Amino acid sequence: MTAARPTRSVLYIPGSKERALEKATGLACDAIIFDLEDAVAVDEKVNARAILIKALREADFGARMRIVRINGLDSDWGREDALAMAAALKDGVKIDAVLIPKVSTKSDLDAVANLIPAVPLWAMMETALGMLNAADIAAHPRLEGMVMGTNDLAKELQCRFRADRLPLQTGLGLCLLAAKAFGKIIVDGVYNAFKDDAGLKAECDQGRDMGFDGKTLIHPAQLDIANAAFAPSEAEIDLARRQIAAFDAAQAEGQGVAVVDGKIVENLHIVTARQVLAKAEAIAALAS
Ligand SMILES: CC(C)(COP(=O)(O)OP(=O)(O)OC[C@H]1O[C@@H](n2cnc3c(N)ncnc32)[C@H](O)[C@@H]1OP(=O)(O)O)[C@@H](O)C(=O)NCCC(=O)NCCSC(=O)C[C@H](O)C(=O)O
Ligand SMILES: [Mg+2]
Repeated sequence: MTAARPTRSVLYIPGSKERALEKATGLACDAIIFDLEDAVAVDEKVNARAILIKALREADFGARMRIVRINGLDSDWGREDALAMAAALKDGVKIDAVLIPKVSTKSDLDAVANLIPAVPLWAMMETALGMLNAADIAAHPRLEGMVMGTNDLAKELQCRFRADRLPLQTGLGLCLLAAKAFGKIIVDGVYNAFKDDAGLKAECDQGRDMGFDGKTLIHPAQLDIANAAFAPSEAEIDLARRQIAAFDAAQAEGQGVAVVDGKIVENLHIVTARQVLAKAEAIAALAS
């Protein structure tokens, strides 16, 4: 639980889809990735950039984090996307982060950082080289968050899609370790079968169990499942409160260890318990 700001549900919206952009102002997502990359057809690329900047300038996206995914600088549109975001920011348009696709080395971040001053950068982690360089990427001073790109990663690995995501576990684990080591946000990849609620729930639960801060999503129907999976449950909140109370009582009696539900509670568990409560409070604040 790295993030003070909840990132349970991170919804991709194609920058070219005006209806979806409009709809997003009322959706229960913690963050939006406004996409100029793979969700936008080649013929729509330039148009999408203009539609998106207009929406970011005019629409009220509330507390939702606004993340813009630009095209790669090695494409025909990436440099113009980056310069357009820099100009929009200078003009007062609110953008919380710029997401760079297919980050393989820290120099991929430097190149965008040089074009767009003073906005946090996020990295799509979706190449084999990116997995191997995850620690270097996570350590970049402008980097705030990582997003797993499990479709591109699977394509590059030539692996099969499996419900347990076994072929992807090495990459997921390397990126998680890197993000946690450097205190960065990390959100899991998308679940493509957007009408399969049970499959999505299982994948969200796996991601939450592993330590991801949230999941990227492609359809509004996926929001509730991700929001529930990445929020502390009532049982977790109750346990955290009881652990803190029991530990405080133990300390008052000069003890360093308490026992709750037959399990020891030490100061390190109290750190986790406080994080659980802080996250629950941050989620409650979003809802109010
Ligand atoms: C998958 C979709 C193409 C389905 O679209 P559609 O057929 O329009 O769905 P619905 O008719 O069920 O839509 C119902 C209403 O919801 C709105 N809608 C749909 N999707 C979104 C969305 N993402 N955000 C906001 N609103 C959305 C529709 O406009 C309908 O509204 P209404 O008119 O009021 O009824 C579509 O969902 C879609 O395009 N999804 C996003 C796809 C995308 O962004 N892909 C790129 C990201 S995935 C990726 O690249 C990950 C990574 O890089 C990797 O490598 O893994
Ligand atoms: Mg991708």
